[in-house]
Amino acid sequence: MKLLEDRIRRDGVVKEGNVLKVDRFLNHQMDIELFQEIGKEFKRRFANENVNKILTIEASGIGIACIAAESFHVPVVFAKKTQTKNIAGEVYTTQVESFTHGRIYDIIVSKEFLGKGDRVLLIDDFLANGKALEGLAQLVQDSGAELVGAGVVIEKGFQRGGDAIRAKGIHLESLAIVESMNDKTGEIVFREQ
Ligand SMILES: O=P(O)(O)OC[C@H]1O[C@H](OP(=O)(O)OP(=O)(O)O)[C@H](O)[C@@H]1O
Ligand SMILES: O=c1[nH]c(=O)c2nc[nH]c2[nH]1
Repeated sequence: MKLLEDRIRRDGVVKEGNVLKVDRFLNHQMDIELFQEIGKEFKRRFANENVNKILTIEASGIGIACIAAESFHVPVVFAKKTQTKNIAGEVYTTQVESFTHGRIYDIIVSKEFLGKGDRVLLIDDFLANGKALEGLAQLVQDSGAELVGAGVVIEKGFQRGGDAIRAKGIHLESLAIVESMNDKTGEIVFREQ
């Protein structure tokens, strides 16, 4: 998605440790007009899938999932990384290692909000090692819902996540795939799609 690649080139900062900082527009300050274009693009790519629910994971997936949901006219459910007292009843749960927090979370979704008959699209801001999407896919499988695909804003193609998700047969759409990036020069190379 050219608009997105141009924005990453303009405002993205390559940091040490395979981190691409895009907090000027994606996951801290959020450019909602850009999000709306991203949401329309996800809708275009999953138009025939009869999605009835979007599933994401806190925190950074929530904003983009909510704006995308406006294009799909479906509710958003987000997996919580912390157990809270006000989640009533039973939950689906699995473990996810967080890329930027460097720790493992027990993620949870209430059984009330995911189940048989749902056609679920996963949405997230980043795909790196694939842990977040793998965890979400596991929750969908445990719930008996159908996973129709996964949409991510930025895939770091030089990390293992994209290959791992595709190898599971999941329909993955990444709007920008970073082939390589250099924290010394700041250069970012995108995969031709
Ligand atoms: O493919 P992966 O290796 O799982 O990386 C992608 C995940 O990493 C980030 O979450 P993180 O927990 O790092 O931060 P957040 O709390 O800001 O969402 C991002 O929002 C994705 O959910
Ligand atoms: O802001 C971010 N930059 C990244 O490179 C990344 N990888 C996973 N999650 C991420 N979030």
